[in-house]
Amino acid sequence: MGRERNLFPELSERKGGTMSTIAAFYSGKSILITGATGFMGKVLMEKLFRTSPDLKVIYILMRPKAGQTLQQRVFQILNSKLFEKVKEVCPTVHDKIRAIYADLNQNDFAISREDMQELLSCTNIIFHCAATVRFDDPLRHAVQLNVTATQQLLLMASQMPKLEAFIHISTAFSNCNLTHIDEVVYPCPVEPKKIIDSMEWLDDSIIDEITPKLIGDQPNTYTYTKALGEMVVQQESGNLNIAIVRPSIVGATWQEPFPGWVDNLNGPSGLIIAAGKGFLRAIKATPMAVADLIPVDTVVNLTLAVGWYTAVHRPKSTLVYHCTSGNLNPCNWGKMGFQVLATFEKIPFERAFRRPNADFTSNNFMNQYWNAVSHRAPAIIYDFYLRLTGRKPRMTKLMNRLLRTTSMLEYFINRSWEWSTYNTEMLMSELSPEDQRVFNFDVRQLNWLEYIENYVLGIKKYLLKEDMAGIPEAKQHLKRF
Ligand SMILES: CCCCCCCCCCCCCCCCCCCCCCCCCC(=O)SCCNC(=O)CCNC(=O)[C@H](O)C(C)(C)COP(=O)(O)OP(=O)(O)OC[C@H]1O[C@@H](n2cnc3c(N)ncnc32)[C@H](O)[C@@H]1OP(=O)(O)O
Ligand SMILES: NC(=O)C1=CN([C@@H]2O[C@H](COP(=O)(O)OP(=O)(O)OC[C@H]3O[C@@H](n4cnc5c(N)ncnc54)[C@H](OP(=O)(O)O)[C@@H]3O)[C@@H](O)[C@H]2O)C=CC1
Repeated sequence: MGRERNLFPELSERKGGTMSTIAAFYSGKSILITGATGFMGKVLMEKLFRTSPDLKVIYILMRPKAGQTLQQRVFQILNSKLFEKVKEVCPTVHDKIRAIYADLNQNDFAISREDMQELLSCTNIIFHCAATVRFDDPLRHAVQLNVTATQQLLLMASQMPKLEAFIHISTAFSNCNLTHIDEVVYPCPVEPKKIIDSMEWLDDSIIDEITPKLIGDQPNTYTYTKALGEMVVQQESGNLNIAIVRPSIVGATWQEPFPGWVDNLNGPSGLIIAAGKGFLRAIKATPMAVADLIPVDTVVNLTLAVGWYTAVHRPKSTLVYHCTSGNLNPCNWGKMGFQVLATFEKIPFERAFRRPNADFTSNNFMNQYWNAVSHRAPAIIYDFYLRLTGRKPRMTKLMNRLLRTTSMLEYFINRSWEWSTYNTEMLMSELSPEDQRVFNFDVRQLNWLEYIENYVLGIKKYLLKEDMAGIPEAKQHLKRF
């Protein structure tokens, strides 16, 4: 512990002699994170280590993946650019991560007896981030991860004598069938317990058949099961100190540890790539609808503040916190699309298929027209050219997949929602000025134009791994179209 140094005092603990109360709170704590290998989980771990380098341990429940062992996965995360600052601030970071084998799809998460014993006796705080975020997951799988696993984790939590807070990450869209959403858990028509039970004995074909009826006016199995997950949290909270954080569409980092970091294609990131590479040139979107994007570091700052507040102030009921941008600093899809295109002019992606363009239409007929003219026809022509030159055609297949993806996201880019943020604003007012700075989640300070530019740049650097030195050539390439 003695080796930890604070090389970034401006970012973490001290300024003008005042300590960050939140950073101090996590010192010496044993923290359990699910979903630590995911987009949000990594940023959460990074911030915890950077601001509270003398925390005791972070237990991460994880599974081997893509031929990598747990240790290899942890090694890869810690050696990524995201963790560069952490390794300076907390040189013992490797020793402070305890990767625990766990598969949240299994009974008792398949955790070994010894590991379970340690988790039960030592854990102080739980951040439950793991979920399936796919919109098209079969109901059985989505229920298993987003509902049953949450229930099992709560059961584990109830056996932890040292537990101070359980923070459940949900989504602002768990009630997207409503237009005005308050910071409360809304009841679902069918009890989560009944759904969990029925998944045990119904076979897959029947589940597929009844899925549309069960999800009702929810757009997909993801939002439906996240709503069920919240209900489970509320019903099974017992004597636990629980809070629910509901972020909207989580995007690249705004400021910390550096702007523009992103590592998956979810939300707008995949579409920005498709547009920048010239594949996606039109989309069914309502330009005036609010684009409720929220940077991942803002979500993490709020989550850590909620962890502290829940443990220290012990609110009597389960509080829900909306982590959204629309009511405090709105930006619409039209402005966002325009800024994304403006950034492509300055920082184009390499080897684009066509020149980036963006036709937003909320009209079904126009959308079909643009899909035929801007997407399917060029793909067919290109595949014809590939065939003529003795190569394997691939563009039509790629375009079909892309159009399937856009059709799944359409629901979210053609409507606006209003989320109340009383609890989030209350929490902000409870923070000391130092905490408001170190754990900033005041989205009013966000400059959208700057954020979107950094987002596009981040996609180019961290997702596409393109070199900035290639920009002149990429510009030349676009001029040819
Ligand atoms: C005027 C018009 C101009 C137009 C031009 C515009 C220009 C200007 C630019 C525009 C900027 C502004 C507009 C942006 C709008 C953003 C809307 C965001 C709404 C999000 C709302 C979120 C609300 C809820 C938030 C939450 O609470 S939760 C988090 C959100 N959850 C998700 O976002 C999961 C979604 N995804 C899936 O549900 C699955 O991905 C699935 C899609 C089923 C495919 O499924 P499948 O076909 O099976 O395939 P995959 O294996 O998944 O992928 C297969 C292949 O497609 C790739 N690919 C995966 N994804 C995406 C993706 N997105 N976009 C693109 N590609 C993707 C993957 O890399 C793989 O490529 P490959 O490896 O083959 O090369
Ligand atoms: N991204 C977004 O736009 C939004 C996300 N959210 C919520 O935030 C949370 C985090 O999302 P995000 O980080 O984006 O999601 P990711 O898909 O990036 O991460 C999901 C995490 O869950 C883990 N996980 C999935 N299945 C299992 C399993 N069977 N056993 C163990 N671990 C598993 C994954 O592990 P592995 O690496 O092994 O796959 C990964 O660490 C989720 O609860 C999501 O609902 C809410 C609003 C918006």
